[in-house]
Amino acid sequence: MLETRDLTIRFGGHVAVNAVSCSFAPGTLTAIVGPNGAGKTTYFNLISGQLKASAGTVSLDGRSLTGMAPSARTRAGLGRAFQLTNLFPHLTVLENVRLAVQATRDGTHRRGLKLWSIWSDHRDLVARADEILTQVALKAREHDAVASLPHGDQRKLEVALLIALEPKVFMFDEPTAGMNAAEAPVILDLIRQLKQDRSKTILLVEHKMDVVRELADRIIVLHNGTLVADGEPAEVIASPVVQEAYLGVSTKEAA
Ligand SMILES: Nc1ncnc2c1ncn2[C@@H]1O[C@H](COP(=O)(O)OP(=O)(O)OP(=O)(O)O)[C@@H](O)[C@H]1O
Repeated sequence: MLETRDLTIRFGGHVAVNAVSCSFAPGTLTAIVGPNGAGKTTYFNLISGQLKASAGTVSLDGRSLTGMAPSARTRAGLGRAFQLTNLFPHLTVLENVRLAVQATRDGTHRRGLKLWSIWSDHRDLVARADEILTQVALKAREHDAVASLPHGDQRKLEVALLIALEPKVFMFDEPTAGMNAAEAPVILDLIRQLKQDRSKTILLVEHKMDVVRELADRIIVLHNGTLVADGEPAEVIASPVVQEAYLGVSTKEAA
């Protein structure tokens, strides 16, 4: 269970996230919605550790993550899909995914300097990387340099890297932003697949209400940094606070 308690951040006099307390259970996809500037990305940044909270706590399975660096939170099981800034752009797609698989297994699978075990580890890593590339429909691109990938394939690779890390929690911030009509369904399919694994917790920041309606088991609404609604999608979407605070500003997307 991922939990935030009174999570708060102030920028100068502005409270961007205001005492948000919420729990996210395994087997649940929660969509976080709200108008532009509501604090959704900032809330994500506080959970993943990109921003330091002014007050409040974050914990995963009872273990406090508050104060931990983002990398330590990743090791603890928080996985966030990021733009490809932390990739090796001149290595191939396969090599990048293999390195992510290796990073996850290092420490648990280290078996000393035995040539056979190094070789068989390498074979296992490549096999797992291969499996993930098939899952995200990137197998055809495995030998391409990451820097040469079109935008949609880069976003798929982000998901591939996330899967390689085997997190307990998957965090997606507008995963289909900037994608064309052919690319977006691939990412949404991947999220649907991840949902099948009932041990995973999925958080999704998403503006497109049709996507939210289809994927979310639960919706929470942020408005001016405050949690203003939380519940079943149909109920939350129909609530006056959402109609007014959110759908009112993006009726086109909600239609
Ligand atoms: N580093 C920062 N310094 C100062 N203010 C910030 C910073 N990051 C975010 N903010 C402010 O915090 C508020 C919340 O921003 P945030 O990006 O989290 O909103 P959002 O709900 O994700 O919006 P959008 O839907 O447009 O992505 C905004 O008023 C924003 O200007």
